Amino acid sequence: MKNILIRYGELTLKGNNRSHFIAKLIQNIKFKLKPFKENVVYIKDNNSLTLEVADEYVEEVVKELQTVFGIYSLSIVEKSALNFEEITQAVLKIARNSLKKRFKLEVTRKDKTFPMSSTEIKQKLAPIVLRDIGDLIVDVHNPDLKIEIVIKKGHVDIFDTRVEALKGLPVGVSGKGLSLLSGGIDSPVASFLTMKRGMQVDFIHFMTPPHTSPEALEKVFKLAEKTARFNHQQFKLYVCDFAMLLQELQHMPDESYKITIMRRMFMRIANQVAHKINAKALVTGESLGQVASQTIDSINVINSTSELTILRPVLTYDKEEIIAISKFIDTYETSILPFDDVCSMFVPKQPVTKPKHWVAEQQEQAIMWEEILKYTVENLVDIYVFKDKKFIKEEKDKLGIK
Ligand SMILES: Nc1ncnc2c1ncn2[C@@H]1O[C@H](COP(=O)(O)OP(=O)(O)OP(=O)(O)O)[C@@H](O)[C@H]1O
Repeated sequence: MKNILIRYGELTLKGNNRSHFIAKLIQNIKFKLKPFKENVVYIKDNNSLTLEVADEYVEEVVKELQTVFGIYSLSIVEKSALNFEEITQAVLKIARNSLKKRFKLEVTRKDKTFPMSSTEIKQKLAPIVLRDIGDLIVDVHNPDLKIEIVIKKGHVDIFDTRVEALKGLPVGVSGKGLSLLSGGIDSPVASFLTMKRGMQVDFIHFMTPPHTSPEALEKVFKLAEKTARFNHQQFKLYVCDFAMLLQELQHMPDESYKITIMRRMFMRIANQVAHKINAKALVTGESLGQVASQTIDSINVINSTSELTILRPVLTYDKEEIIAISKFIDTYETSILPFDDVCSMFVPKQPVTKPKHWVAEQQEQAIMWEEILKYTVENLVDIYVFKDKKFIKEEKDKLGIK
């Protein structure tokens, strides 16, 4: 058995919400570690959580924990009772197992009733370690082996590494959002960043068969699955057949408004779905100025169709920054697969970069969108729930739309 110490980080600052946040985090960790259920024991402490894990699963468990928001850092720790002899044995065990040579001891006394001061512990312990392991030297300025001793109420934690984790807040503490997931690079990253602040995310995708291929849809399923590794519990993907509406958009007098109006329709549909599933915000991967349809004027004209707040977490990011995150969350290679999305296929030759509200409304008045949108929401949204590592299609009336 090994002990994995989980530090909560930012959670410790959250006053009254603290216990709720910690309970959510532990629930999310338990969900994530379900496959290891028989081999993990949970031990709660004031500011941290320790998992007792069977040796052979430690590596996999650490990897899983690194996908859970709300965890600040992790350490594999030796636990000792509150006495110098046991602390010494634990320190020696770590030092003997290490190949590193320049060492330093660091002592934190969270329990001030421990009879020795930090300096006393270090002064007494260092010579014992040096005597035991011949080629070790003390290097307090540039150590490659830093052994930390944290004296807590009831026990002592001893460890030599802190593994960085995702930080952020436990998914679920900020409610639920509905993320507009295209097949591109940006929207999975936007979904990930939304989850980082504790918002659970469901996804909606707009397809236009036969113009978009089954492979393009397959890609969206893959992206939802990969992004949702950071989500909590089950999530759903709503797939909306936008083809009828798209056909109607072809009748708009001003072609340059096509993308703007398409986005306005996306928002109207997403708002209705969000309302049914109790999502409190929409999420998009729009980035300011990245393409013609993502100017501030365009964003304003799109916003006015949405009752819900539209979160745009990558709005201020450069493309390189977005790509770096998409590589980190392992969606990049899927996003760049060459299957076209509805937007990229129907981009007008000269999309308007400074659309006006009144023109957008005039364009919409020239077509019969309201009835078609109602029909689309009621009949053309398929619901997929991700359960036991696969997508299962749900009955439509579960959404309560019909
Ligand atoms: N077919 C679609 N289904 C769902 N959402 C979409 C679709 N197309 C676009 N969106 C949403 O609108 C945002 C902007 O789309 P656009 O095609 O302009 O952007 P992008 O910068 O290439 O983003 P992405 O890389 O996410 O496709 C997307 O990030 C996504 O949130």
